Amino acid sequence: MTTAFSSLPIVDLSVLSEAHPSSSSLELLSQRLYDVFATTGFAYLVGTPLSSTHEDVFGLAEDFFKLAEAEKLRLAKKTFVSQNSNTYRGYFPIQPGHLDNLKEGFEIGPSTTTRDDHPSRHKKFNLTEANVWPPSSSFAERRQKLEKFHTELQTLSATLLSLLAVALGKPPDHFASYLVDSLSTLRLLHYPPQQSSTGLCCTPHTDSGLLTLLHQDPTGGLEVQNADGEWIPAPYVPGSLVVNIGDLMAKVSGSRFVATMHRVRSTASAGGGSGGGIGRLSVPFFFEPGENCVVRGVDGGQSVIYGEYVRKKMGIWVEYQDMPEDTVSYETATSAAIEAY
Ligand SMILES: O=C(O)CCC(=O)C(=O)O
Ligand SMILES: [Fe+2]
Repeated sequence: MTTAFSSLPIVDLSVLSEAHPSSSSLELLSQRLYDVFATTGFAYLVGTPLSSTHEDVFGLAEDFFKLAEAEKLRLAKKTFVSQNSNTYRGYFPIQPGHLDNLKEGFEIGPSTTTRDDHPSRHKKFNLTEANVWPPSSSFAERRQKLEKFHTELQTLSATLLSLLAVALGKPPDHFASYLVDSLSTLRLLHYPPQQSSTGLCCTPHTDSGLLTLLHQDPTGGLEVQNADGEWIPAPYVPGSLVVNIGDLMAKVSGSRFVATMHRVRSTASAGGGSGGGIGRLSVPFFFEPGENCVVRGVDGGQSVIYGEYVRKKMGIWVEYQDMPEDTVSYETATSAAIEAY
């Protein structure tokens, strides 16, 4: 259960940039992460060991969303453009019927785990398919930067996972198998400005994977729900990332960690962001195991194969619904958020 928090805690990761962090400082960090994930399930991370700045990240996102609609649609998932062959990676357009979920996005997986021989390629959604990109002449350098960014976020997530293993009383490499052919997704998101500032542009949901690392621009709008049902604003804190627990990690932790409900409120002018009036930009990184990974709780019990788990979840993700009247949310619909596996 989450607590009645009124703001998100801040966790300083600077120790991770030290050449030889002491074991006591790592233990302290591990304990701190345990405490925040067992209470708010959400925190700001500062002092993160990443080489890309927020300006770099949002510059890349803005460059992508400023492409012509036709160019973006060439990268759209098959759900939206039936002649395209990409099913899992690529672009999803704004779905006009989803009035509280007005966003477009572009998703990339790791550049290294594409497996042409993988059985997944015969399924409706090929989880290990290659990324798709705008033509190389216009985007080659940006592609390289985004791939590097994905790799850095994956490394940071793996470090956090080993700290969480220790926090949960396990050896640091307890979750090593989760890193094999990991399917983690880097998503660029754009919420265009709306007429009214009262609505939502991302409906309440919990994330479904292990951990989410979110870069948000200064536009604002992210809100996190506490135990009293209140929506607590989580505005941009300069230099920070937001981290939160996903459903899968909550289960792996034997419900010691909480996957907290969150949403994004529309901002009327949305002029304060990095996009120069184009609305809110955010860049979540969803840390996920590999398709064949056997995911089991730290207390034992029933296990699940990640590929099966995620395919089941995809059935209710709004980004995979081409029916405008469908009102389920991104990641996990509110009512189905705590579905058992
Ligand atoms: O845009 C944001 O800040 C949040 C996005 C989000 O929660 C998600 O994509 O799961
Ligand atoms: Fe989310």
